[in-house]
Amino acid sequence: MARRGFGQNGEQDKEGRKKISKESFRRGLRIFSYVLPYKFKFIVGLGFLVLSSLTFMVFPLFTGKLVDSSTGNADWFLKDINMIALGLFGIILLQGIFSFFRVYFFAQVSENAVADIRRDLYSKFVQLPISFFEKRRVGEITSRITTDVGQVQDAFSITLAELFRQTTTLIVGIGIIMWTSIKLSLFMLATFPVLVGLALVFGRRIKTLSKKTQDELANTNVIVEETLQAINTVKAFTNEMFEVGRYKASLGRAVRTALSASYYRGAFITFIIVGLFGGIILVIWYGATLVQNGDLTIGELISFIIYTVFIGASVGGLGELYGKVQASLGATERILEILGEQEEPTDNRLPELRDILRVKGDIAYRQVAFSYPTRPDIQVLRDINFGIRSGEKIALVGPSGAGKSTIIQLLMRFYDVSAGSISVDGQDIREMDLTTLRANIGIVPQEVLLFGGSIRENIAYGRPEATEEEIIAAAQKANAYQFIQSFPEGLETLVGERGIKLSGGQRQRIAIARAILKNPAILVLDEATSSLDSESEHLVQQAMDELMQNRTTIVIAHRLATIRKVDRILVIDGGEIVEAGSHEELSMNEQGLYANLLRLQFELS
Ligand SMILES: Nc1ncnc2c1ncn2[C@@H]1O[C@H](COP(=O)(O)OP(=O)(O)OP(=O)(O)O)[C@@H](O)[C@H]1O
Repeated sequence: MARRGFGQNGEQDKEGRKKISKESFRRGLRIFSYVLPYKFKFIVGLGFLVLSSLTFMVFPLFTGKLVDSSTGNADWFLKDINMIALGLFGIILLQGIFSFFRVYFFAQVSENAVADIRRDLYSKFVQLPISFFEKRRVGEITSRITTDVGQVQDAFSITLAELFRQTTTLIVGIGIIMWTSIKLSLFMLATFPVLVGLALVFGRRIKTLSKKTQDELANTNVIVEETLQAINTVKAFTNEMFEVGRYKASLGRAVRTALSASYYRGAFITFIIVGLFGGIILVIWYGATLVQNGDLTIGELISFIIYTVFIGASVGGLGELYGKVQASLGATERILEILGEQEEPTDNRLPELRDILRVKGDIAYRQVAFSYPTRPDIQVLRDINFGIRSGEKIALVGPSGAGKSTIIQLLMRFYDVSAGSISVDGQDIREMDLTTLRANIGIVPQEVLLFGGSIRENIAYGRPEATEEEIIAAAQKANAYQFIQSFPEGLETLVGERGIKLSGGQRQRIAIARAILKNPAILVLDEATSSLDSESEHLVQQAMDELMQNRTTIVIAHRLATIRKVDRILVIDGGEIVEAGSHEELSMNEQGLYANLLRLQFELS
């Protein structure tokens, strides 16, 4: 259920609707700050809304007068049938024109305001810290930008206008019928709205029931999906009949729910036919007696009945709108909550890389301890101490889950350390400008994800302002230019979801070209775990060697063959540094973890 958001608190139901209270309404109104830049258009739209609502209300009056003038009862400023009919046409025409402008102006406001909300949400999302995304599923986050903003858009463009129109219809309608005949109005108000209200309650109950039916049906589908996906297992265990039984039981539940809903549906239809139309007959009957006694003209009765239908429809409409307003308030609250989140203190002026202060690349971890914010009870790193001098190359090795990637994430300040400190060039990274820090670190990740676009764009991601020559030079140094040129479109070849699929080794070389272009003082190489074929491996290794030159480098090594060239190896286990030294030193210690890992890899290969 993507709609269930993180703004969920006791006040929101599971559909993400919000109870309407003064407080929630006041908070919801804050979203109107997005309408402010378009307030002129909004006011004009509002003007047309008032005009179209009012002309709508004149229509029954004219109809009644038209009938009256045909029976010679015309005591109005328009006496002639033709004139009144013409007047009616005029009203309809005006109503049409007003409605056009109302829709036009409200669309201008809502489309622009909603695009602004989306832009702000997106810009907020990309600037929020990693920990924000770990607490939420991607589906939840994207539904803020789609479903919730859609709700707000509905509110701006339809719900508010409808709310206004229905309320005007109700108030003006009741005013006019009261003025026509107090007696008949009181009679009508005592019966008709009550019936409409009942119909609404009834309708809601049916909606809940049919939702339950759908849920039950969805459950039966889950069984089908599950078993078909694991059909081999079902057959291997000869559980075919067991599954058939499970499906049958689930179907039975769906049918029972559907049937109990059908009682309500049937009763609802009967109620509408007998109750609502009966109510109208009652009003007509009482009205007819009034006409008979000369208290009311036929025209007045007809316009009265049309107003009654309008009023009934607006009572029903307002009930529906109540749910929509609730939903919009819930959505607004969730949007505002995200907009209020604290973003990372990056420099969002789009600085060019060459304008960013270049660090030397001395790194020091001092007594670093860390737990992930989502799992504060588990200490992932404890007492990590090491230093790397500018230009030095170290490797982190250790079993899976030891904490190697976490050490890097802390250097990038994706998270802040729980205790201790990390410094670059002697300065605590928490005191450094975040953009400067990250701009000085280049990463070649394990799994390279390319953005949908051309190879050129993907390489230039390392430094968007790079020239054509720089991009080609980077591709050449990364051993990537040769395979890029083998594609008919060369650098313009599309990759990513809609483009061609590159092999693991090719993707890595693109990532290396990206890093070469970025030319960072500090480099992090996260080796791919899946092995490449030896040709590709050689090309990638060569490119990495090229990239490592003259930079402080940290290699997260999975395959120990590649780390013989580094100056120092840190062996991490259980969140601690358990051994440190050169390859030669560590392999001498036969009982050590490193020597053990070496033996294991050797046996595996
Ligand atoms: N985002 C996260 N939230 C909570 N716990 C995490 C998170 N990322 C990693 N962990 C946990 O932290 C520990 C260290 O993980 P880390 O990814 O640093 O290990 P690693 O040494 O890089 O492993 P591998 O070699 O398999 O990549 C693991 O127990 C892991 O379950």
